[in-house]
Amino acid sequence: MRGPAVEVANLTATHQRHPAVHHVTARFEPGSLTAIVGPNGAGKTTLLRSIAGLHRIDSGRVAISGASPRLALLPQQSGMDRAFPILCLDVVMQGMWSKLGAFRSASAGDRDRAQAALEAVGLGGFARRPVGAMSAGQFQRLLFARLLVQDADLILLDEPFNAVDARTASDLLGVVRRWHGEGRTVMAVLHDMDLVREEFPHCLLLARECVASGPTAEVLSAANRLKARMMAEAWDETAPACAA
Ligand SMILES: Nc1ncnc2c1ncn2[C@@H]1O[C@H](COP(=O)(O)OP(=O)(O)OP(=O)(O)O)[C@@H](O)[C@H]1O
Repeated sequence: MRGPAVEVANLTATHQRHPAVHHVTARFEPGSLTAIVGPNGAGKTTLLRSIAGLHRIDSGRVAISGASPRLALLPQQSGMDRAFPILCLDVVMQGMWSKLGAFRSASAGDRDRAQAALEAVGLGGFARRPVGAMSAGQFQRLLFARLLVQDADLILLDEPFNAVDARTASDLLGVVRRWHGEGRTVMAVLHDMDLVREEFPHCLLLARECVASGPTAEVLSAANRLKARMMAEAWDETAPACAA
């Protein structure tokens, strides 16, 4: 497998007409593993959702190479409803909807695949457990199991290791490494700079605008990080979107 290249060209995306991502240009190579970093409010989630086609682009464009690349997004946990009464196995099976379509019901093989994904993230005994009865870390493992069955070429992760303990983070990082080894294109929004330096070969540093992108060690220089912080602090939250 070789994941797609992703090209972001002069992208501006707004919330209530105020720019959250401002004239960002970046390229993500096929099969690359990239961390998207920057201060709070730097536009990281908005960029990820724009790439996923879930946030309207005001100007510029996102181009994903390949005929019909499969894309999967792990949203931030804080934005998810866990009160919905659904069993863990059924959450994993949601990841198969594009293969099953609206009319085919799941086969025994599909259920076996979902069960195998649960086992791969250490939740082998959780198939019949309601999601409301899971801890935050277990729920994150469950969302990774759903990503596994999605079998996507392009995987977008929004703070995948947030609110999980070291053991869970390490297990889930193993899944990310596996995706990278399989040649999928992976991007992850992260705040842990040590983790980024150790595990992510490429990095995009955002402060609404692109501060730097490329090899992680170069991008995370002290000068670039200071620049990102100053740009974020100087940003006018009420600035209107400029003419494209
Ligand atoms: N639903 C929304 N409505 C209005 N403004 C929003 C909304 N979501 C985000 N914003 C604003 O857009 C800007 C960028 O937000 P975004 O969530 O993309 O940043 P982030 O870098 O992911 O932040 P964090 O690190 O805090 O998660 C912020 O100023 C934020 O307040």
